[in-house]
Amino acid sequence: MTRQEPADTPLGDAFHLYDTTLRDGAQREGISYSVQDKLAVARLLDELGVGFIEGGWPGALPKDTEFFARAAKGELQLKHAALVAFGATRKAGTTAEADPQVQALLDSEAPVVTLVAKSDLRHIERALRVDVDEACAMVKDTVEFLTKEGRRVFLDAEHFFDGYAYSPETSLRILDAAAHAGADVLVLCDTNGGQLPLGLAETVRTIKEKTGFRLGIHCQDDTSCAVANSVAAVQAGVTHVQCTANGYGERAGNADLFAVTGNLVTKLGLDVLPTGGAAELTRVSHALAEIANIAPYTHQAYVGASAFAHKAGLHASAIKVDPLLYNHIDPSSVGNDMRVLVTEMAGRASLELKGRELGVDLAGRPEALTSAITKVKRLESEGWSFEAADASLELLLRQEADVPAEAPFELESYRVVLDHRADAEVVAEATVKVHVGGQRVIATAEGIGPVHALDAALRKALSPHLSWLDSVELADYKVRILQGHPGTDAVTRVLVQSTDGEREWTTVGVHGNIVEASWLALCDALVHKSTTVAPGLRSGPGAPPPGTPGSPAADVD
Ligand SMILES: CC(=O)SCCNC(=O)CCNC(=O)[C@H](O)C(C)(C)COP(=O)(O)OP(=O)(O)OC[C@H]1O[C@@H](n2cnc3c(N)ncnc32)[C@H](O)[C@@H]1OP(=O)(O)O
Ligand SMILES: CC(=O)C(=O)O
Repeated sequence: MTRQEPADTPLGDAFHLYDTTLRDGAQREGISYSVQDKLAVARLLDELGVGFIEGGWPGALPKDTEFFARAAKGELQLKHAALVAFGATRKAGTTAEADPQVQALLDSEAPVVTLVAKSDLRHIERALRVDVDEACAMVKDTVEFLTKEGRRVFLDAEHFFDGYAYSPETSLRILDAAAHAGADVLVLCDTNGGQLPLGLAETVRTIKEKTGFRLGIHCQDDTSCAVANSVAAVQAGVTHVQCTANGYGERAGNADLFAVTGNLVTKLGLDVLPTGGAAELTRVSHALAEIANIAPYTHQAYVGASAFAHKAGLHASAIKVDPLLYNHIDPSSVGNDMRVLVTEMAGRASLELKGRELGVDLAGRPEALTSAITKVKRLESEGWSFEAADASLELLLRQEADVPAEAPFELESYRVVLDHRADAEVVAEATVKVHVGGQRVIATAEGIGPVHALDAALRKALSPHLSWLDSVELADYKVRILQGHPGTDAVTRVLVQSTDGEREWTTVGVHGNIVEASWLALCDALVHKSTTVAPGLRSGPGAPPPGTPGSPAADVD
């Protein structure tokens, strides 16, 4: 077995970015990777450029044994990373050679092995039920055995910080035993995750000064300080950092690989990833969330969809001058995007920036901006919400900028009835009368509910005239009942997400009646689509909606 260094990372062996998603990350409640998943995760981490990928505990979990076997057979071709097998030191009262669990680490053919060892006297005496001499011998024997077999060995000193506070001598003896037996890195673990950054950094500095060993850090997130603790440890002298994708891990999780890497690269100037790697952080984070089957956390630092989303008008007014006035970094440096959200908290600058993003130029149009912001604030106070409904907002901005969207049809009227017959399902029936393509068209359709029936009738009426209509589908439909102010009725807010197979767009409708709220959102969806394909009539919240009668079209039934 040849010793394998992490290849092709700018800092080479000087700094280790070590990922344990496939071992510690998999200890998170709710995650269960298949072997295929594990191979896919490893490939993504390697693409990103981490130096070490801990693949699991061969010999303890059959899936992990299979993962290493398939990796060894060539299913995993790593460009950057070295593969690491994780396991424990030999059992008490045996030899490393005779311990099947240690043998399984060798059989995995991983070039690097990380051994977990107890370094807290209380754990040694009460969990292992051995004395400190035997605990040190377990470490020494196992490290020596594996290094003689050509493996590079790292030692995870479990419960190090708590153990060092309780019995410093014991914890130091464990580190000593590993280092003198040939372990390359002594990883100080905050296993219970109870440390805070200042105290942890002070301990790291002390250990570094006392021992001169190469140190690593492994932080659980029980105080929500795993990322801060990891970064503080680097500042205090560790050159090996263990993390997991999106902070997955036992209990409250681990140090988030993406936040730690973002901090190391953008704050400490450490090139821990190959060129271009940092710009892949957001993509890889989301891809790994997909494999774990966990919805990405939108507010995750650096990589979350909201990490650079600005809602406050005052933020937008400064961002208009220079985006870095309200962003701690350029979002694109980690593969993310800045977004301006338009809500009741928006100001004119927010609308100008949003207009730029949506292709509606409002720069140098103070009157249009004032009118638009007044309308947005009024509508939001009435229950409209544009934050997630960019398509409706675009229609509103177009209206204010005097480049109104043109609706492809005009409504004369619609009617919906519900038919509840004994011993039968409830059936909804809708009739729409519209003017489209110079004709007056009347269509009737049934549906399982009133909105379904209305949508079906509208499609029936418009389909012969709008060639693109069949490609447009409803992707999502959300309803929220908003309590009215005292003395007013509740209103219903409907968000409709539409897709044409290539794009998705969201529209909003608000009304005291759920059918009308849905109608408004449905109409905006079609008007928005038509702006990309065909001319028609004006629409948008605050503009004469397609529901407004008065079309010049001929009355042809
Ligand atoms: C801090 C961490 O997260 S470390 C990673 C922890 N991960 C896991 O535990 C997941 C995988 N674990 C497993 O599959 C199982 O627990 C196994 C296969 C490792 C062990 O299973 P079992 O043999 O049934 O033992 P069990 O889990 O009940 O207890 C662990 C044994 O290992 C011993 N042990 C614990 N840590 C160490 C260590 N660092 N070195 C040597 N032995 C250890 C314990 O004293 C106990 O010994 P005992 O059986 O003589 O009481
Ligand atoms: C090794 C490890 O996972 C821990 O100490 O938390």
